[in-house]
Amino acid sequence: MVLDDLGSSLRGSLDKLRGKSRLDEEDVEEIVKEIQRSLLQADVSVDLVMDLSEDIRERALNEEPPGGTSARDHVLRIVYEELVGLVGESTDLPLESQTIMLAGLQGSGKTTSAAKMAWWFSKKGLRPGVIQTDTFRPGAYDQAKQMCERAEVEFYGDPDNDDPVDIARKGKEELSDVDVLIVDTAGRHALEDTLIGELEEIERVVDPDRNLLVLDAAIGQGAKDQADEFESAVGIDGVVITKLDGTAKGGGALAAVDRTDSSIAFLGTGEEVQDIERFEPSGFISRLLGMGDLKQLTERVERAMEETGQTEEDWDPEEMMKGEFTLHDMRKQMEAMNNMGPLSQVMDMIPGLGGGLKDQLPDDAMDVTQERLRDFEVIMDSMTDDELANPRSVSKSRIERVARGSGKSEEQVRELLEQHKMMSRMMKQFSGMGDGDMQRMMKKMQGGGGGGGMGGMGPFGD
Ligand SMILES: Nc1nc2c(ncn2[C@@H]2O[C@H](COP(=O)(O)OP(=O)(O)OP(=O)(O)O)[C@@H](O)[C@H]2O)c(=O)[nH]1
Repeated sequence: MVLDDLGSSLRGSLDKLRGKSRLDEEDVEEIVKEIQRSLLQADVSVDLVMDLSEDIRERALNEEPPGGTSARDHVLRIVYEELVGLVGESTDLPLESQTIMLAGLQGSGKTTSAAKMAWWFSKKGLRPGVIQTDTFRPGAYDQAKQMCERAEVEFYGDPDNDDPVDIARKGKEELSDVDVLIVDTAGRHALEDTLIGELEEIERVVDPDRNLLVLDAAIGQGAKDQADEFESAVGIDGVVITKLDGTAKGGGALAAVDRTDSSIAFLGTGEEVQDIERFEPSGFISRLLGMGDLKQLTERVERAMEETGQTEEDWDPEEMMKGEFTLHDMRKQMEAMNNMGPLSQVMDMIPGLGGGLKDQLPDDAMDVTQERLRDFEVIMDSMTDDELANPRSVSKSRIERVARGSGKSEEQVRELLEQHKMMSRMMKQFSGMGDGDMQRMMKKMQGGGGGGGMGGMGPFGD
């Protein structure tokens, strides 16, 4: 994710301000340096970084903190507001009938994003359809068709027609009764005149309300040139940044946003249709700063509940942090969690968890998570209702039976029970947990008895 380490590095500097009521120049400089380092590493352009640094310095030293505000909260608020200003508002996308055209270079993720966006609009209760006009790349038609089937949205394309403008025209007629029409276009290796000419013609035919530029998060400073070209050809209203689940930082895309005077519309976070997030500046920055983003979390939870047929009583993110829960509950939550996407992303959204706990896990801990959750599900399938309700009742002989029944090892069954113990302990600690308490909690868990050390953390640590 963009600026991945900003939250943790900044927290260090902010923690030094504890107990202080006023900031001095040195404090501000340290914080500004952390932010600069992080932004530059994330490919944000030097100009943008320098402007932002100046604004933060200016405000932190000259603005009077509201009465009773600590120096730490004062500077945190300024940093937060300035970063929100840097990434800008989210592209305005009213939930109503509209036509959206996607443009971008080859491989930037247009086809994938078209299907993802259609899926997203369908979850908002609208009826979307996708037109695939990419006749250039062999396989684009099949890929788009399959993804739209997975997203359960309407689709038009014609593998036998090699005229993209004609496909766009026919597609528009064919899908005239959808609410949101998303038009995918072909990409080329570089910005060639033919691509731009074709794009302009398709635009004339479909008459989009919005043009979105799809950019790979790895784009870096090259984003500026692309943005300029597309902007002058068709006009860009918003940007979709894809592949943010990879190692790329995505900061280059901010230059495109700045250049086209547009905004970010969506973030792509994986290859599946549901791996898309509407860009929300405040939530996005809260997450970066390790403040959590309950809104996104709630949205994911709702979606996951829908997919597993659960109701709100079964699954409430707030409950998850308080709960007294049985193995039964843990199972329900795991099912929902599997539908919520990579646990590392989910953890970023839980206040206090993102930076704190994640930073202390080994790098690959998150990779094994999904797989181990699946193993646990298989094990739980072999348990009786009574055992699920009272995990403490699972004796040695029962462990043997469950292991045999599930085809897993006794060790894995024990791991699951440990995991449950650890999770219920953790849930209890979440409630009322303040900033920085995470450190203390982790220490406690590492030192605590009952197999609750990091080694006993199951999927959360390995
Ligand atoms: N990990 C990850 N992969 C993505 C994401 N978005 C797209 N991809 C992958 O990137 C590759 C290119 O995506 P496409 O959607 O085919 O790109 P395109 O812009 O339509 O490509 P052209 O039709 O050649 O212009 C595919 O393998 C996608 O699965 C994302 O958010 N995360």
